Amino acid sequence: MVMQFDASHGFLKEDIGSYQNEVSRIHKMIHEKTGAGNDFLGWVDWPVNYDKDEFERIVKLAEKLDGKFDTLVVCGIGGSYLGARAAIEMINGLYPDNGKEVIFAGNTFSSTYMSQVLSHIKDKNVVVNVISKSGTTTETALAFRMLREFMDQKYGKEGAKERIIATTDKARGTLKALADQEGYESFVIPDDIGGRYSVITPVGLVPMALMGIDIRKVMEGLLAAYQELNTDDLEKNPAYRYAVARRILQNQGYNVEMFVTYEPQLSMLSEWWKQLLGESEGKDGKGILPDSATFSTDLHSLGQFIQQGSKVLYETIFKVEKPTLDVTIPSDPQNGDQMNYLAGKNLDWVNKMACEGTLQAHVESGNVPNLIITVPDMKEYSFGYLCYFFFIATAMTCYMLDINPFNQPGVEIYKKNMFHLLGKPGYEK
Ligand SMILES: O=P(O)(O)OC[C@H]1O[C@](O)(CO)[C@@H](O)[C@@H]1O
Repeated sequence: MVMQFDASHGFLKEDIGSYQNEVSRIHKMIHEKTGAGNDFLGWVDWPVNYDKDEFERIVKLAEKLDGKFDTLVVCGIGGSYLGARAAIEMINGLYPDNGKEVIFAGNTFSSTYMSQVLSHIKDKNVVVNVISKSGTTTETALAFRMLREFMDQKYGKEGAKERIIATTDKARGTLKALADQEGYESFVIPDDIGGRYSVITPVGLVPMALMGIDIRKVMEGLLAAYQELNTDDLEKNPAYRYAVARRILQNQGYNVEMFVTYEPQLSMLSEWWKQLLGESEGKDGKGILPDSATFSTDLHSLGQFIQQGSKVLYETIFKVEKPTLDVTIPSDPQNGDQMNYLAGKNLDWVNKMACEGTLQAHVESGNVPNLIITVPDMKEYSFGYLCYFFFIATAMTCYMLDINPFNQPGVEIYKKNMFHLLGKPGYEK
């Protein structure tokens, strides 16, 4: 089993195994596609059913553009943004040495941010990947309008055409129409895969491939998870055990889950996880609030609350066995900082000791339940695997609450109010 789940520090008052019948029923429902939102279950068999021709087209495009740009601007929001960023940061690290920078736009209305992006890329060699399933999301559409103008001015219409890639619906939406009209290379977001489940489609794969990530390995990891986690047997399925543990903890009154990582390059993975769980589960007045922290950094800010504050939360530690890089602590003959007791040790060992010490502090003296999910490393295969792990866990945990995991009706309300204030035609009332 590539990923492990450990609930031994979870203070669970119910036995996970006692949920076996319910889990078996829901597992069947997911695979036979009979539950609520069943027209958005395209991700379930995607590891084997994905469009192989399109996949090869992504690989070829990345090969063609390799060395021909130094800055990739990914323009998208929510599920059309977070997964790609999570993958790129997790796999490449935050300061990779590959001569390529990735910048994200279309995920905010901040005028300062957008102005700085446009000025930052002025003298760069730029490629833009615009991503929107609906093709109508305002943040993305506005940023793309500005980026298009920038690209047309910098490279001319013909030149820009070679440098703009659109990922959108196969037939509907204004972005599709625009891409066809301008002749941009386009990739398809399948109808039956919603935004927050779409990182394993061209939505995530195109930016990953452009940033030098081996997307074949991502798909291998995804397939391994599909094979290993395709069982309703709770003893054999760590993703389902995690899903059940969440429900048990909420039954015990814990309404906040803090997703904890010990690597700054995983902070965007936490953001992706937050959308996945939050948008899937938070409806009908139900659900656990997904929150996150990066330790040990946040132990110096949030640590106090977790240790001794009100008992509203449990932690899920996302533990990485092997860091991508390690560094040995040097010896200093002066020892002015009195750090020589750690000389010769690796920094990752210190990180692991911090994790162990914190677990003990939060569990034993803080009485905070801790669940632990372990992943072998932060490479492509593990990323592909963890996507499926969290998708299947999300579907299970939501169906256990009788929630449709695949819609997001609440998000539309702010949009309607904003459209009215912006004077968008059709929203006058
Ligand atoms: O890909 P789109 O259609 O631009 O949507 C982006 C995001 O916006 C949402 O629809 C919420 O508004 C998310 O569910 C989605 O991931």
